[in-house]
Amino acid sequence: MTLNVSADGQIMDSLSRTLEKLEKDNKKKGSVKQVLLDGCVPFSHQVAGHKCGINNTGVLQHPDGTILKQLQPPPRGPREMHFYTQVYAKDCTDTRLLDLQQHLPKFYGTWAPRESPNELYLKLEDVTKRFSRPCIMDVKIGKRSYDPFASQEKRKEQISKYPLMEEIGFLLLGMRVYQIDSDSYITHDQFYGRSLGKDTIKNGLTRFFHNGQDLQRHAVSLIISKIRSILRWFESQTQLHFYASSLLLVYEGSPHTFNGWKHKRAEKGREHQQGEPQSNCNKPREALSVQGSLTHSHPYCHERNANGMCVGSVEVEHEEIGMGDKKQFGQEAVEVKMIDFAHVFPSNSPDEGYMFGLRNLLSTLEEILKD
Ligand SMILES: Nc1ncnc2c1ncn2[C@@H]1O[C@H](COP(=O)(O)OP(=O)(O)OP(=O)(O)O)[C@@H](O)[C@H]1O
Ligand SMILES: O=P(O)(O)O[C@@H]1[C@H](O)[C@H](O)[C@@H](OP(=O)(O)O)[C@H](OP(=O)(O)O)[C@H]1O
Repeated sequence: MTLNVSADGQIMDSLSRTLEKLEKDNKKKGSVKQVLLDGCVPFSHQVAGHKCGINNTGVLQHPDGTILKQLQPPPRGPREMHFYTQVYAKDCTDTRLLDLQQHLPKFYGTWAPRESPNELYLKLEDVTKRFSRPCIMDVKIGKRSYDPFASQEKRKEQISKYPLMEEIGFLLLGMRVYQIDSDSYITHDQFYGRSLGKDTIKNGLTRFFHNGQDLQRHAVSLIISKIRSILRWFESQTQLHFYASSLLLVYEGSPHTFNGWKHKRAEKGREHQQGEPQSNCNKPREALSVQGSLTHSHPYCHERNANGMCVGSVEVEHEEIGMGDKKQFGQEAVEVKMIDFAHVFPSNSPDEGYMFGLRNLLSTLEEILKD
């Protein structure tokens, strides 16, 4: 269990006793989950990137269902925060940026633990949330995974990780795929992605769409159409360049649901057996009872500390995601969002590197459909 030390010893004592009790209760139930401050837990659907560890926080899940990405050290963290703030600015009139919002997770401002207000996180929509058995893949896009200001050392390091980036234009950083027969997930990390060359990249991508029985062709074609829409946005803009940024691809792995929302309703109240893959609801019930119920109304920070930083729970728009009557049938079975914006820079030319990656990814996916 991770606890941040606070000046207020009394609150921390009482919090730490509560957390100890939660941990004991969890152990009794046989499902031990790391509960962090404010009821946050490590996000169980993270497939790549900095993970929870001794020096890293990794991505967290807030009890209200959003995710928290800790701000990376400058200049990367502030750059990512600036990017989200710019795209989601309330008074934004730039139609290109407004158009971009549909391709990004929703941004709910910054967040900081009550007990540690200087630790800053980006509070984001969990793109996997509405899915019952989310199959998830993180694909780094672009010819280069370092930015124009990177040192020689950084360039060398990034190139050596995947020398084919320049030629292929994308890299599979991680994936997890639901397997019907075993009712479990198989995972592949970035080392699998790095092992793929020009002749094998298609097979690597195909794995993401295979549930052990069939190739999920429907998911491939829906994902293609979402990526095409992102490509159209890039073709229409010259103001931003993205380096070392990713696409997060998600589709529904459960064969028993037409859309995750309905399925989750049906599953409400059902406890998960040990060893069973979690449906996408890793909120610790106990933590929720400590945190109390959360308010939902507006996607921006409402509680700020003296430095103007957002603290405590941020109010979040609560919407019924994926309702069939609001979206075209089938579209909600997949999601494609751009993530990881630590290296986004202003520009005055098309982002050829990113578009090269998107086009190659699209043509590889189209090849899969032809087979
Ligand atoms: N909005 C989101 N919804 C769901 N999952 C997300 C979201 N954002 C990030 N993730 C998960 O967290 C992982 C890491 O995210 P991200 O790439 O932003 O982190 P990072 O630590 O900056 O990565 P890197 O080390 O590659 O720079 C992703 O692979 C994905 O699994
Ligand atoms: O994939 P790996 O092997 O874990 O390596 C990380 C990956 O290349 C990230 O893209 C990079 O962050 P940036 O793209 O922001 O540079 C990070 O740099 P870091 O170690 O400096 O955080 C690397 O550690």
